[in-house]
Amino acid sequence: MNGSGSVESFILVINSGSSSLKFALYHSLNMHRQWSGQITGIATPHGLMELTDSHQRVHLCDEAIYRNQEDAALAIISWISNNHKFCEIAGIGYRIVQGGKYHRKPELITDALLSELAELIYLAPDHLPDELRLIRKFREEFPKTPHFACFDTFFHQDMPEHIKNYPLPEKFRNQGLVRYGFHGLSYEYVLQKLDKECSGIHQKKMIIAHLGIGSSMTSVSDCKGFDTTMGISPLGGMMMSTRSGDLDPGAILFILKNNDITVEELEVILSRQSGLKAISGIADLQEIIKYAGEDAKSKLALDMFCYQAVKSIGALAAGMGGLDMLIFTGGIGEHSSLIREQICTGLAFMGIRLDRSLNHQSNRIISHRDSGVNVRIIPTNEEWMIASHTKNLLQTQNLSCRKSQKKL
Ligand SMILES: Nc1ncnc2c1ncn2[C@@H]1O[C@H](COP(=O)(O)OP(=O)(O)O)[C@@H](O)[C@H]1O
Ligand SMILES: CC(=O)OP(=O)(O)O
Ligand SMILES: [Mg+2]
Repeated sequence: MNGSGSVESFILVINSGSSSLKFALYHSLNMHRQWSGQITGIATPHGLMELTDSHQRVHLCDEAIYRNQEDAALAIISWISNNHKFCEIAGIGYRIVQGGKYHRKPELITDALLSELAELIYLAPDHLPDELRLIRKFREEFPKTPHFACFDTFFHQDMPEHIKNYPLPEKFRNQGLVRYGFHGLSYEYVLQKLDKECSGIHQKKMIIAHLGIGSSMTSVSDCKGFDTTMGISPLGGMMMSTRSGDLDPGAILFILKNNDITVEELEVILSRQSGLKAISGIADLQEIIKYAGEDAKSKLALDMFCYQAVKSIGALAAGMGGLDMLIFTGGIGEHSSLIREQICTGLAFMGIRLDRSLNHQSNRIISHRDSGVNVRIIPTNEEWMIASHTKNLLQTQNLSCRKSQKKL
């Protein structure tokens, strides 16, 4: 309850990524973030729940064992019921990585939607199973609250036909084998933020590099997603912590022909045993950077990651016919000056020049004043974007309720 005695109303956001479970509580009226938190180390002996208040003060940093996502969900539910007993949860919004051909726009979660998403698990096996488990758990606990799905693919829905399609027989395209693109909630947030800090973004050709455990890049023209590095699944594009990224299709055939493995085993190899981990033995880029001075494998992994980033930016810029602005986001993009420097050094031929000191300080703008391309850092906030979609859907739902009441 607030000071005036009325019940406070919140939007709860659940963002389940490949490596963590992030959550946040936003006031439904003014969209202020009251709490944010994350649970990491799920299914390891080193589970950790962290909670931060609206003033960025850390309130909780509790070690515990979370056997699975359900355990993590229960911890969030118990924290809400202990600390927000007298509050209303007006709606719950979830990040859903892949909704296939028919689900891109944010929408109300129904039993039918959950069944359809369960059929798409093979397209995002590292994300969808946990996302679905979490939704089921929260629906059980909050049966009267509307729950909403916010898809990572929505942002990319306007990709032009010549970019969206794979050169494969029509039969497969009709089955939904097209390029979807991911990290869309992050890109949408970054663009909204950029619009507030910079004028005329509609005229700018931009690339946003979301570099984290999962990494992708997108080119943006006229404020719309034009092209992106990931395709039908979050396995594609650049190499990542444990994902291979794009491969010659011959490489997949090679593995299958030379090894007695099932498709499921191949899936695990491509998603959990490849990328940086396959090259250096370490999945975490921050760790790799520590060892790169003396360990050749770590140095190789680092160089491969940066080379692929340079190549992706070059290709995306060529596809768009130029580049005015490059934006770094995601855990690596926001925090690693070394990675940003190595990538931008490789792009000097395009007129990109960093200001070393601004880059070192992780300033908002990090390009040199003589740079041909403006280079920025914008910390992403997928949770805010999910809350914003949830609020919009709650409003339209209320409107349609009122309309149908009127009819009666
Ligand atoms: N200072 C840093 N230098 C290099 N990598 C960093 C740094 N800080 C965070 N990272 C990396 O960011 C990644 C996490 O990114 P994040 O976007 O938060 O993850 P997720 O993809 O799970 O949302 C980890 O690989 C971590 O090592
Ligand atoms: C789409 C994707 O790769 O997501 P994440 O970064 O959460 O793994
Ligand atoms: Mg992420």
